Amino acid sequence: MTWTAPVAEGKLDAAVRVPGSKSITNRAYVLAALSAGPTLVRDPLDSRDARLMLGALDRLGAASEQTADGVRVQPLTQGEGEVSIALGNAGTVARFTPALATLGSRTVHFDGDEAIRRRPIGPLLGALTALGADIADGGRAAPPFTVRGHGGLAGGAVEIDSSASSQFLSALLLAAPAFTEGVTVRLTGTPPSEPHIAMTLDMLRRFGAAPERHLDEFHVPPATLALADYTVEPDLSSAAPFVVAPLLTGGAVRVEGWPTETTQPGDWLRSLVRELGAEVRLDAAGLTVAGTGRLPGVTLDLHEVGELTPVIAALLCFADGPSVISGVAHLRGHETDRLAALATELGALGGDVSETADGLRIRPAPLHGGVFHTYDDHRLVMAGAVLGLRVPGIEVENPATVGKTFPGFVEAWHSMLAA
Ligand SMILES: O=C(O)C1=C[C@@H](OP(=O)(O)O)[C@@H](O)[C@H](O)C1
Ligand SMILES: C=C(OP(=O)(O)O)C(=O)O
Repeated sequence: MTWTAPVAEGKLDAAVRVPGSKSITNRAYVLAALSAGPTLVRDPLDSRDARLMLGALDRLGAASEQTADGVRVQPLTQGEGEVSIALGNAGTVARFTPALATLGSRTVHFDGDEAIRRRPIGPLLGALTALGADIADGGRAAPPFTVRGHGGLAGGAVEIDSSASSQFLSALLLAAPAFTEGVTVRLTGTPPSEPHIAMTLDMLRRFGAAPERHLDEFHVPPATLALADYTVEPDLSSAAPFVVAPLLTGGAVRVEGWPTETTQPGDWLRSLVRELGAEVRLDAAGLTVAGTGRLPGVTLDLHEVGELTPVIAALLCFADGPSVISGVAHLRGHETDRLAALATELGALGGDVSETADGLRIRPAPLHGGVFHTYDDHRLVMAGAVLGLRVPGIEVENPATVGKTFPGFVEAWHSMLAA
């Protein structure tokens, strides 16, 4: 099944809403399950990754129910016997839930899509093992693996190389308050996605933990977590294609509910589009971006905001000068090898895009229609939509895979163009 990405017939003038943040929703669910009492998570994302997280927590004894206002999550239980957790291709589920399995008394098998079996997890399993976890196949570089819970974990001091994914570090920090001695983590490599680490620390504090950071060392003392009510922000990374759209079409798009303060990496889009010549206004109505339809080439280090790369790479195919994206070697271990996928797919449509050791080089070249393969990667669907604004006949393969984080994306995209 393919979707013909619609061409913009004129300047845009639209207001859009995007669903809740995947990263915040899945952290809120984890912290809720670690809390002493139930937590109501308001405005959560409802998508494949969020459902996989609720499914995983359910296997670990943390029941949840949909209410009129959101999702209420109960605390984890000890349990016993064997359970299996389905990871799909969700990095947050694969990295955040193994530490939770050490707290109960179940044997927990973890496995998921073919793609997650290629995504790195070795340093995290190694660190958990060093902290006392019993992990069969603990030396494995990727799922599947099995955690045997023995009713809790001592915790303590550990080193980790989190350069392949910031989620390894976030996983240790999120579970740390539940370990008898808490955790002291020292980093031996520089993690990407620094805003996601700040998000982890911020949300731990909101749930009552007291994490501390000194450069590359983190300390989280044991704590009893509790938060009755938590409201999730809109997903600013899912907003990316809408934010950049007016730069290609002219006119303006407003993303409603854009937070004035946030740890989300997508907030950086405000300074990016301003640098690219757009007018940007953030007020109570949301974030409004007005573009001219013209775009300069640019040199960008996306190490801190790697998940925005597919949409930004699609955008820069229309720049009137060359662009370089660097700092994102770790994208080879994302949903797919995103650097290879982007170079191949943009190239197949006429783009002049080549891979570098840690990013992409993009030179101006006229694009033409054709099939845009998406490799089961939600953000490639979003990238294909951006290309379609200017290029007739972009056939986006398997658009439903966008449901990993944004099930209503195609409808929202058509509404933006119809407004
Ligand atoms: O902690 C999180 O919620 C995330 C961290 C980042 O992972 P990496 O550091 O592996 O890129 C990001 O790309 C991913 O989409 C979500
Ligand atoms: C890298 C991503 O997802 P995950 O949470 O599966 O790591 C992403 O959403 O771009």
